[in-house]
Amino acid sequence: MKVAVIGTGNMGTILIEAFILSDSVLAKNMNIYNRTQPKAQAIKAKYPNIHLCSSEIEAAQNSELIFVCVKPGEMHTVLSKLAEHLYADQCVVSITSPISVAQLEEMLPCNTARLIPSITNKVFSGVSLLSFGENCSNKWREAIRQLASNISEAIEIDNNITRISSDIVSCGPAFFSYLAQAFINAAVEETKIDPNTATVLTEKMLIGLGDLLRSGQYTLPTLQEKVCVKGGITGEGIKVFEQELGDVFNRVFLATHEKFGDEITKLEKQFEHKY
Ligand SMILES: NC(=O)c1ccc[n+]([C@@H]2O[C@H](COP(=O)([O-])OP(=O)(O)OC[C@H]3O[C@@H](n4cnc5c(N)ncnc54)[C@H](OP(=O)(O)O)[C@@H]3O)[C@@H](O)[C@H]2O)c1
Repeated sequence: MKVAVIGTGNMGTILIEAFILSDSVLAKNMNIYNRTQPKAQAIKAKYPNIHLCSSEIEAAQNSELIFVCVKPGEMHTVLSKLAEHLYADQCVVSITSPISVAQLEEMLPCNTARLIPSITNKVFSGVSLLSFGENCSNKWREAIRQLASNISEAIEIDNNITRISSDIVSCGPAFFSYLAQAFINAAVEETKIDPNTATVLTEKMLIGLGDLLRSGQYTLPTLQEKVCVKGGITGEGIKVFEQELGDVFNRVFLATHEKFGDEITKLEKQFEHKY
């Protein structure tokens, strides 16, 4: 199967490399295009067999499966250019959350899907969120599920939980890295530990936590219960969280959803369908 990636920024590059390194797609079967060429040329330098295309249309016309990995505001322009060159058996996959599969379907004469990736897919881990257009064939649903499963845990979601699911799987790594950094900064401020040691210990603790969860021996609640011995030191720390954390995460999700709502309103002016 020939696969196109249009837009080789952060996420386009992660998908290209994850597909090649997981042996899901051979480099020689990939057609890539980026608006400004240096980013795509750098990928070609790393994977010489990859085909560097000179337009979105060339990439799409030479592929069966086409990933469009541009920012939401650029999606309508790219899809409009592609629409008249696509045929019914092809499949276009968008990776952006504020455009629904119904909106993709309204514009394109082919199969459509959405795959929202996460930076964790770079190491074939974490989740990718799937949604399929109503008219997407079973053949394409299966192929995309398989491809997504090669680089992640592929989970299908309803459109009405798109933002919160993306907050958790795609923004989550940034949110938890931010919290971990605040944890490290406080350790350095309040004790004699130096920043480097605090960082190394924290990173190794997070890797261990991930491995424990991966092993299936613990869930988040059972793990807390195990470490948090009654009357012990961890419990004193947890008490501070209980008193101080308040509704901070509620406000985080309200903020992301407000921004998402603004983006949807802006994008709905370009598409005929509502989100
Ligand atoms: N970042 C994340 O963690 C994440 C997670 C899940 C989903 N997403 C979604 O992924 C999408 C891309 O995000 P990103 O972080 O990868 O952004 P990015 O790094 O800015 O990449 C977007 C790329 O699209 C290229 N582009 C723009 N218009 C184009 C066109 N007409 N034809 C070909 N290429 C074009 C840009 O090229 P130039 O070099 O010319 O600017 C840029 O390289 C967004 O829609 C975002 O919602 C991101």
